[in-house]
Amino acid sequence: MTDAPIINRLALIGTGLIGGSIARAARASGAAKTIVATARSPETRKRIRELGFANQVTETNAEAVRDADLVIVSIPVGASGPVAKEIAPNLKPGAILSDVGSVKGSVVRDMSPFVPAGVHFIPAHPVAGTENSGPDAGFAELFVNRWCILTPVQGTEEPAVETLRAFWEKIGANVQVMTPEHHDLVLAITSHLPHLIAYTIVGTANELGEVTESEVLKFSAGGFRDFTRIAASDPTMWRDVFLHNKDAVLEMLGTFNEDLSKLTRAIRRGDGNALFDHFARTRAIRRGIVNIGQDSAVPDFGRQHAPLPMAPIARPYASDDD
Ligand SMILES: NC(=O)C1=CN([C@@H]2O[C@H](COP(=O)(O)OP(=O)(O)OC[C@H]3O[C@@H](n4cnc5c(N)ncnc54)[C@H](O)[C@@H]3O)[C@@H](O)[C@H]2O)C=CC1
Ligand SMILES: O=C(O)C(=O)Cc1ccc(O)cc1
Repeated sequence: MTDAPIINRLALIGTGLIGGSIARAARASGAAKTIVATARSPETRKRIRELGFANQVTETNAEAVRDADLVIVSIPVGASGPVAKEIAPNLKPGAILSDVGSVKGSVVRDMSPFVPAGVHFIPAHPVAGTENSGPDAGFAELFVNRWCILTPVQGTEEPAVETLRAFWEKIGANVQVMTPEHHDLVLAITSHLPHLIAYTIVGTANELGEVTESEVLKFSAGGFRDFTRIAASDPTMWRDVFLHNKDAVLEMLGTFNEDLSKLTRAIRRGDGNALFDHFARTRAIRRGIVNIGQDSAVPDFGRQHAPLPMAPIARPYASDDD
């Protein structure tokens, strides 16, 4: 393997948790020779300069992408279309335009119309993150041994896909290619629904009069603590995820509600066998005993690609039972 940078000039639009982590990782690994970051507020630009992970910090998105070989848009998915429109005139022919959004169908729909001919548009999603936001939250190791899913649009030139793959691999990720539709179904159950459940349960606990704040904290060493971490995730980002992956999330939510009803009925009827069987099966899934790809509990979605390993939602911190 050569140590030459994969990318000569990397432009990062949005330098929060993910953009800031890409910058740090690209710098630490030598994946990019020059890193240009953009931030709208003077405070954030100042902070990025202090953190020192970019060679250049620009005020506008359009300015940042000039001459860039790879542009990675790392902003809430709802802002993808307007940002694509803003940067399109300055994109260099032959450049790769990518993103990191947690939803892919809407990003393809919203950005594609603005992508100039000669620019390779390859949406991506690193399945790695935390509940924290902003440039201070990023770290270089975030993507190590995590999946990065690429969802190239039809007709994308293979060498461009391979360059983007090489970039993500250089910063530690494992890369898999799939369609945007398949991505959105898989992530609806593995990431979006778990976040929705966390947001719900923490809100419900808080609303219960008897559960004071101190008791929530005091007794949160159990599963609840993991929920509170996830429920602390960025509201703007997650609002956009649910608005933009509406169909897949609603489909998964329908199945989830049916399964929850079955467990509710088992509790009401005192059906210990049903509860035990269910819990035994989920424990086996966790321990990797069940071949998840053939387990009917895990939707297959008429898979066109190799399955993603069904890791629990990416967690950078070990939980109590790990
Ligand atoms: N947080 C996570 O764990 C993960 C997030 N993602 C995706 O990554 C993207 C970014 O998320 P984070 O880095 O966590 O968010 P963040 O909130 O840490 O950073 C987002 C940055 O984008 C900037 N921004 C917003 N609109 C902009 C615009 N129009 N032009 C320029 N900058 C703009 C914000 O000022 C902020 O600095 C989202 O699409 C999210 O779905 C993907 C994987 C994991
Ligand atoms: O913090 C966690 O547990 C996460 O699940 C992070 C995360 C959030 C959004 C993604 O699209 C991918 C990973």
